[in-house]
Amino acid sequence: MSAAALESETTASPSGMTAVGVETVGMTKIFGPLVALDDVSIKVRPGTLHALLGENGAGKSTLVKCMMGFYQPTRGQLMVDGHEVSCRNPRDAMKLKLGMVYQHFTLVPSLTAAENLVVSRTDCPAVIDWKTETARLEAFLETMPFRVPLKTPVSGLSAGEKQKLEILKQLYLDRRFLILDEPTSVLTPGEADEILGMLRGLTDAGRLTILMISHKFREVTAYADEVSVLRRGQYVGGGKVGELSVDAMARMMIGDTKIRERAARTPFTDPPTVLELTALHASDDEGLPAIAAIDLKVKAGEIVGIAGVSGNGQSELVEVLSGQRDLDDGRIFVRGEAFEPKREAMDRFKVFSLQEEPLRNAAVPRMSVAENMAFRTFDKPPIASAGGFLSPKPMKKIARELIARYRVKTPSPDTPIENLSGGNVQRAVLARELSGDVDVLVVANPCFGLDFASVSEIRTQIMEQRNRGAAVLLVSEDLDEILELADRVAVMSEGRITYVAPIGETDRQTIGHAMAGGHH
Ligand SMILES: Nc1ncnc2c1ncn2[C@@H]1O[C@H](COP(=O)(O)OP(=O)(O)OP(=O)(O)O)[C@@H](O)[C@H]1O
Repeated sequence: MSAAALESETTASPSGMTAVGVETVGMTKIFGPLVALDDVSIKVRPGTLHALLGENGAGKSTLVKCMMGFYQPTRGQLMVDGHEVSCRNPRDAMKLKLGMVYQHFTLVPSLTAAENLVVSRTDCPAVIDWKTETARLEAFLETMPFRVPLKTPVSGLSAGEKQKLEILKQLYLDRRFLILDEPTSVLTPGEADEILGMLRGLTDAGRLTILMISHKFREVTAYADEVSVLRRGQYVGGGKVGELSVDAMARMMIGDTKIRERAARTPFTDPPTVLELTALHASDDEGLPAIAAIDLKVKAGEIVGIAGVSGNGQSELVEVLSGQRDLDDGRIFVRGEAFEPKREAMDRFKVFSLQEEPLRNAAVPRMSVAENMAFRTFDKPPIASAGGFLSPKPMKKIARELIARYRVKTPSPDTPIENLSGGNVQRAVLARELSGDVDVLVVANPCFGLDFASVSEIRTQIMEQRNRGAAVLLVSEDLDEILELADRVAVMSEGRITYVAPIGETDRQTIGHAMAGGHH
């Protein structure tokens, strides 16, 4: 059936149920030698919240991209409300009332919420009559279970408000089936519960169907009706959430892969200070103060967790320490010696850092996995040959070892790193940064977007570096991660460190209070 014919049929649904049901039948996608999706059939019933689970690289994004017309499946069909449809591009998906909310926000920061909604319409007039449009928007919001401030520029909204606006936008565009890619990854636990509760309200009311990619079992068990699990491109099981234990879902995801025991924390007596930050000041991209008067010491064998609501100077601090942002004032010392974060000094002082969004910030997308893994070492033997050229054989040998040790899923070391799934890019870059002899390790949200087995593996690796005596600065928006790994916590608020405490002498409420600006 054509998208247009089905469009009129779904709008005319007489039952009051406006949600759309979607099914994939034998969906298969082959990239060169790799079968990324192998004969996957899943059924998302109208008016349900359906979770899609799977390890990094299992094929979740490939499946939803095939459903949304971003990819043409090699084989297989898409069914909408029981009819076979052809969805050749995102525009077809739109006509079928299928929409998608991405992990990273797609709103225009300088426009207000209202402007973002209106300009997102395909029938947006060239000259906008704001009076009429605002009245229409208000009427639309009346029918919604939640609101966002319409007149504030999006840059001034919190992460939770932005996520709500992304969802509102889809509903405003009359989407009846929404794919959400890890919708709560940038939200606080409170915001996550609020948004999932509200989505569940919309599905229960029959207004919307949701397919949600998630790595969080807690959210799946609390909010999803049904679940489908993918492993290595295949459908391996699923069913009603109420009839499946977390253990059963985890086993479906990883098969018989063994998860390593978490490393225990080695105690140190009177360790020396390794990293010292004194009165650091730096500005953001607009030249406004981003971090101010940061004083902090990190000892050998210590993990200091930097907690805070995102946007309080954490990313600028990591950029400063990685040599990607200039200091306006202040000094950094490593083992008592002045340290300037340039490549040569980072090598000499054994300082390693991992920023967020590694594909953008820490990798060259078109270069191979092996080349990307060799970045830190390409000018040293055995990779550098006598003539100064990269020597492919040792480079690939080292890459193969790292790929095996860090379980990076890639068809080969020669695959461009941009073809890997998000979680596997993260692992490849971490493998590079963690494989050296590390004195100082700076990591920002290292487990963002990783499946539970990888989270466990990466946290173990970070703990092992600490136990070997590295000073670790762990910037994380995930308070559970900080509570699990850190020896001390420091809270950043408005560019300053406003609260510091040993982890055993504080708790979630106190840290949360400081994150909200309670300690000065
Ligand atoms: N454009 C592409 N070209 C080649 N291979 C690709 C491409 N896109 C994805 N793949 C491969 O397909 C497989 C499935 O990747 P996909 O992104 O669907 O996984 P995922 O389950 O969404 O993982 P994650 O949780 O890490 O996002 C991976 O092995 C990936 O490397």
